[in-house]
Amino acid sequence: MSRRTVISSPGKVLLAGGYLVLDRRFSGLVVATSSRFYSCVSALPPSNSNGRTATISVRAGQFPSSASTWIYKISLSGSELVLEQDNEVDAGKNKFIAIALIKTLELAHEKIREDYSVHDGARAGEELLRRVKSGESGGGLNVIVLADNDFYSQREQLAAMSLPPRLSSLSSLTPFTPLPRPIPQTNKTGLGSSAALVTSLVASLLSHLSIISLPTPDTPVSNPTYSSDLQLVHSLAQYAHCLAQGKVGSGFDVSSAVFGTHLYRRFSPSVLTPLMIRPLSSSIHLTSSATLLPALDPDKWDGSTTSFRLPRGLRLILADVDAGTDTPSFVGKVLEWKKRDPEKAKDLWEGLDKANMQLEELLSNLVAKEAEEDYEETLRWVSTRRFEGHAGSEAAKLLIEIRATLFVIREYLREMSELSGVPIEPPEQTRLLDASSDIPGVLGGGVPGAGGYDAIFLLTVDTPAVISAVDDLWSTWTEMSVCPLMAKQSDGGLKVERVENVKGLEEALARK
Ligand SMILES: Nc1ncnc2c1ncn2[C@@H]1O[C@H](COP(=O)(O)OP(=O)(O)O)[C@@H](O)[C@H]1O
Ligand SMILES: C[C@@](O)(CCOP(=O)(O)OP(=O)(O)O)CC(=O)O
Repeated sequence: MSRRTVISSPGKVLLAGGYLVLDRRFSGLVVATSSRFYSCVSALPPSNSNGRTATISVRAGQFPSSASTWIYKISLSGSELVLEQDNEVDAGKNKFIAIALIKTLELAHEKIREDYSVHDGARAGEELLRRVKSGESGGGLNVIVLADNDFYSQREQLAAMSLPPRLSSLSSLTPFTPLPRPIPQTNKTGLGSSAALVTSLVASLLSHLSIISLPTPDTPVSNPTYSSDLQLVHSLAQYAHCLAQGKVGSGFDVSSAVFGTHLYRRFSPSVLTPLMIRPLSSSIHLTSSATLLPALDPDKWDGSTTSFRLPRGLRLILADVDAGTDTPSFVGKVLEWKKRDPEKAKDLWEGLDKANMQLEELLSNLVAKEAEEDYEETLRWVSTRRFEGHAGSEAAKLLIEIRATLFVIREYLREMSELSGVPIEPPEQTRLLDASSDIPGVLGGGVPGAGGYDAIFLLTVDTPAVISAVDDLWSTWTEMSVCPLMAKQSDGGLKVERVENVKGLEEALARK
């Protein structure tokens, strides 16, 4: 079989720092999930097209094939390399894919020019085309992207198998379960499908074309040897994602897709502004001077990722909530309120930030206690009793404070909801979170990211009894339909995969 490059990126949950993280003065706690998005690149069979064209086909493997395969033709003509979609009538556009492709090719071209001293831009274009074709006669690249089931609502698939929307049911689903409708008609769960798609796609292409070198599957990507290539993947993915979204968001989703769980401080939007104002083009001028590499230079990126993880023995549980309410984008409205009432907003954001940073500090302090003798016992204590009573140890005190801080954060978010008129933690979610937080062993929870009706997270002690108590409550909740996700927290970011190590991946790649 021909060479195959498979790279995955995790999904994300913004545990704390929604809205605030848009402002560089504040940070957000972003936790990567065990559920991942996979991008697999291999060669297309040789074609008898002329030597100056190639094809890149990208297929979303779990969706109906003809509506979810985007086929692009690359052609070299004079001093231009042009990317055109061949099947727009059948598949429509996929902005995230088209933009990720053209920007990856543009960067690859600049890198070939720089690294291989092929100063002649046209010759570098030929070298790029040769790599896309995997030699002189190859047809191009075949990319299959697949997301773990958690990225999309599985309610219908469970119902079709007569299974209730419970944690225990989710493991009965085939990995990468085929979904009946094209992507725009499929409900997402909020793990950040577009960021994980763009990140894994960009990384797998750059790696397959030998523009960057990522480690072999068993070496951690966090190894410093790979740091500059990872930074490049990060800035390119941020850029492509912003272009496709049509705006520069905070970027925590792309950052966690690359670096995994961390404390995130955003980059200045001005880093990307010069690139964002260029008219979007589907062709690359091969002889113009390089513009992407200088702008994507890690030295220009002033964001930061500070290492952080959830303590051992705790678990993040997520649920996809279907309240029958469409959550529109809240960001604009919250920012409008902030402008209207700057004094109040400033106080609130500073108070909320203090609580968010306290949560980070408490969790990190608990991580520091993991090796202590009574750590496990304390977790057991918390999972069998309620939180009232005495704190027996330092770890117990921390757990109690973590719980209190989660409640404080929610209070601030509810105040922000009231003042801004945006349902960040609407009353329906308050009732669900309060009832969930009342289960022994549940430290607390909240609405992730921008909030709304769509999702909640809980932080619990990780024992089967606690998890099944949560599962019981959610499956009998009547006010809204609550469906748990399989995902747990996971520290890792971008990962080079061995197909045989990912359950069901080989089978999913083989499906048509
Ligand atoms: N499995 C997939 N394959 C191809 N494209 C996908 C896939 N999942 C998501 N996308 C792209 O991402 C877009 C959704 O992005 P967005 O609305 O920002 O959601 P999210 O918050 O999940 O990132 C889709 O319209 C599609 O272009
Ligand atoms: C408001 C925000 O700070 C957080 C939004 O977080 P979500 O996790 O809700 O994100 P989506 O994937 O876009 O739905 C905006 C931002 O940081 O860009």
